[in-house]
Amino acid sequence: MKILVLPGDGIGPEIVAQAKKVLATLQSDGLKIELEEAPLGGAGYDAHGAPYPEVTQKLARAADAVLLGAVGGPQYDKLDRPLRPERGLLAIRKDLNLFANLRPAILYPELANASTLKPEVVSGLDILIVRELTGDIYFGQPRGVRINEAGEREGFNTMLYSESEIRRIGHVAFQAARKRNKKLCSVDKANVLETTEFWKEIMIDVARDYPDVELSHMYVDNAAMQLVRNPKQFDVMVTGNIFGDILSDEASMLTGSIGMLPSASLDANNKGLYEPSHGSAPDIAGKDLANPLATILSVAMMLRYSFNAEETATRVENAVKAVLAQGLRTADIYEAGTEKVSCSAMGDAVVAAL
Ligand SMILES: NC(=O)c1ccc[n+]([C@@H]2O[C@H](COP(=O)([O-])OP(=O)(O)OC[C@H]3O[C@@H](n4cnc5c(N)ncnc54)[C@H](O)[C@@H]3O)[C@@H](O)[C@H]2O)c1
Ligand SMILES: CC(C)[C@H](C(=O)O)[C@@H](O)C(=O)O
Ligand SMILES: [Mg+2]
Repeated sequence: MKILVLPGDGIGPEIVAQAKKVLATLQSDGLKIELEEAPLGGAGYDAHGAPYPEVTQKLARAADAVLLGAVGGPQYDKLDRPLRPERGLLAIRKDLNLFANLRPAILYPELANASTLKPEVVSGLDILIVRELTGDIYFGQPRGVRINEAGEREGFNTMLYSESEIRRIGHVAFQAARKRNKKLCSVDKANVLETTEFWKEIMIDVARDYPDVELSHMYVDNAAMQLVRNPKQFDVMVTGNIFGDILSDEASMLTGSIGMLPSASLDANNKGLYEPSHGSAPDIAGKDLANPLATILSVAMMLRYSFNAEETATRVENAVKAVLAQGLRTADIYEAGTEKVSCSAMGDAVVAAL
């Protein structure tokens, strides 16, 4: 199995280095993998003048799975839009047709006090956000800044979903719900936006193939509120690209830190890109402070979805649980009575627990 590693920018190389230690351990235990590395995002721009350089494209298309750190940073914010790191991330998602983004928000019992919610509201939390990743206002045309009829400048984007795009993410979500607790909540803004009213109509139609799954609908503003009021009412949530981006960051805080939230972005054949849900955290980059667990848990998702190696995936997840049980915490999840460790020490501890 060929894995393409894209460290990216900011804390990306630091957290990916810990995930690579985990992969090296699994490799020495017999997992057949080959690693290659390439630049994406700001690193792509610095090395080749493009956020998704051709050399990265070639390797990404040939790989069985991709592991990404994060992209972006303030030094790139003044570049023309097409050259910015975030465009590299959107480009690789689109290029590899990674339309299904799975973001599980799980509260490990040891982190009950790190959550922003009261322990009794979040204990046992295990929800899965299924975010559509290659459509919506992120990709809809037209977009840009123009002069309107009144001679004033205006910015505009287009929220767009085709029926087939909604259907295929609907099937992914229903199938995930079927494997879990058979409850799916589709999040929309059908009271205002035609695109999402259409989304709701198609979800209801897809539901006819899954009579065993209970489908509910919620407006996104209410869903944002319900996630912090009573998150355990949800099991699987399915939503579009922009709402899923926002709701998954919100859900991450229920688990203690965005540094705990992994993700898998899959195509129709489970080829995937695996990355933590967070960004390049420029405020802590280069200081060995970042939490590498979301990235390591993304490796577990890679083993599960792209390599069909369920046992090895569970082994990695158990190693993460073990270091938490030992009381080791990076700064973002630290609390009195636990031991504060660096990013690299956390990686070493996971390897030791493996
Ligand atoms: N998938 C990605 O590559 C991705 C995702 C989100 C944002 N970004 C980019 O990252 C840059 C910074 O964005 P932002 O500040 O809005 O979001 P961010 O997720 O990078 O950081 C938000 C906050 O969370 C903290 N944080 C994030 N990851 C952490 C970790 N692993 N351990 C400890 N703390 C962590 C940061 O220190 C910061 O305080 C921007 O350029 C943005 O476009 C990239
Ligand atoms: C960096 C950005 C393009 C990206 C997104 O909006 O999808 C990020 O926020 C994420 O959640 O992966
Ligand atoms: Mg995001």
